[in-house]
Parts: sequence; C-alpha cells; structure tokens
Amino acid sequence: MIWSFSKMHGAGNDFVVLDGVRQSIDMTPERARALAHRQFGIGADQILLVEAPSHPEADFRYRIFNADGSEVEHCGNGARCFVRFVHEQKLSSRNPLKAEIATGLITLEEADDATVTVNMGQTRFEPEAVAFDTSDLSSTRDHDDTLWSLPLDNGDTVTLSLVAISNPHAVQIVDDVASAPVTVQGPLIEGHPRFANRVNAGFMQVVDSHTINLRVYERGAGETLACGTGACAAVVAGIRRGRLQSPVTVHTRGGDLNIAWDGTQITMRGPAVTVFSSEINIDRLVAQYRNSTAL
Ligand SMILES: N[C@@H](CCC[C@H](N)C(=O)O)C(=O)O
Repeated sequence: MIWSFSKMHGAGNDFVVLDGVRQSIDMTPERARALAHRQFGIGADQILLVEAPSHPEADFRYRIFNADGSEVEHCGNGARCFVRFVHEQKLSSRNPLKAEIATGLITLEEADDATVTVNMGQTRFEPEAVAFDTSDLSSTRDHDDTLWSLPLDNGDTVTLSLVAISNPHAVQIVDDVASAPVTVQGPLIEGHPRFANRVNAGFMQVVDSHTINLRVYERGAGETLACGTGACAAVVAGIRRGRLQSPVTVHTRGGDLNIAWDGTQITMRGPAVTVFSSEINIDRLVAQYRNSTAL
C-alpha cells in the first residue's frame, strides 16, 4: 500500500504527517516505528495522523504516535504542523481550525507570517493527572506549586513540578541547560516506575521572568530539538513557582516558542515548516524494517 506523506518540523521537532481523510491509514505501533526510524525509515520524532473527527464541533481528529510506536495524548509542535498540512494539502481552508485530540478540543490558527498559534487545551497539576504515585514521597510548596523529591536509580534526587498539558510532564529548574544531565536523568525520569504511563522530562533554565532555555527528554522519542507541550509545561510550572510572568519566550535547541498563560488558557505560538512531500510503500518499508539485522 502506498501512503502519501509530508515531512515537517516545528522548531526542529520533526514529523511524518499522514492524511488519513483521503487515504485509508491503519496505523500500528510497528508501522509508526518503521516510519520514524532514523536509518531504516523516513525518520521522525513523531508520526502525525489527520483523520475525520468524531466530535461534532471538530474539523479534524489529530492523532500522535511517538517514535517508539506509542500513541499519545498531545503534541504541541505537531499541532502547528497539523494546521499547515491541512491548509497546504487543501483538506480545509478554515482558519482557525478546531481539532479533536485524546482529551478534548484544541483551537489552532495560522497567521500571515507563517507562524501558528494553538490554544493548547486543559492544564492540570494533580499527581493523578500525570499518573504519578506519591506514596511515602516528600513534597514542598513553592508559591502555588507542589514540588516532589524523586530519588533516581543513579543516586541523584530531582525536584519536580508535575504538569499535564493533556500529556504528562515533570519539570525541574537547572542552573544551565547546556550542562544539565538531560541524557542521564532524562531516561531515568521518563521510565521511573512511579510514573505509570512514563513522562516527558523537562530541564528549564530561567534567564529572566519572561525568558527560559529549555531541553526536554521526551517520552517515547528521547531528547528532541524542541517540545511544544514541554515548553507549555515549563512556563506554567515557572509561573506557579513565582519565577516567570506571562508571556514567556522559550529558547529551545531548534528555535523559539512563545507561550502565554492567563491561569486558565495556555497558548503557544511558533513555526511550522514543510521539508518535502512524497510517497512510501508502507508494506515494503515494514518488511525491510523487520529484516534489518541491526535492530
Ligand atoms: N514533541 C511533542 C510531544 C510529543 C509527545 C510526547 N513525547 C509524549 O509522549 O507525551 C510536543 O511538541 O509537544
């Protein structure tokens, strides 16, 4: 079966985007892994699938698969690419658009300067919202936030803010993102047994009250050049901790994102870029991927 796709990125967080409205796409974890593989596939942090909605108020349903094949609740950089894709592929000229994600509806608007603004939906802070087991763990208060001290397997203890932007995030403040132990602590936090559904691990350096530097070790994808929901989670955590004021410019390794939070609504503005569009034989790709001796 031949699938048309676009290769896109939002601040360097890259995607294979598929139109499941005009073509029949049966996505499986293995197909997502094969498409996302950097050597044996097209290569992507996430696979995005645009489908017809089931919600009466939505224009489309927007589904997200991590590079490891897991289907997840939200993807901020992907949401911006989703709108650009829908407009470029002439699936709809509507602007703004409403998209159905796993936890509800999000609103997205493309601007004349080629940026996209997304109203990111609900924000929650209870440990249950990120499926975090707090039993016998110590916590402290920092302004409006609760910080959890989590011992890691390597002997480090990290101090985490918990934020769900539909998907789960654990954010810590570090002195310097360049030297932060992202690749050591990231996988230990991501796969910590206290997070029943794993978690995205954010490392935020506060530059001033309207600026942060951010790196995120993403659940199911490893460290990416940018994470949109991670940027939202970091900004919300920083505001709740009294370190930041809305709006905030988030410098990531792949570019800048602008995040605003009024205590209820969180919006993200940033770029969405199409690299190329092409076609792939998905059955042949998966067969080659299965036969690869290197995996
Ligand atoms: N890159 C994304 C987030 C993608 C999903 C995440 N890895 C998860 O598992 O929740 C973004 O831009 O938000």
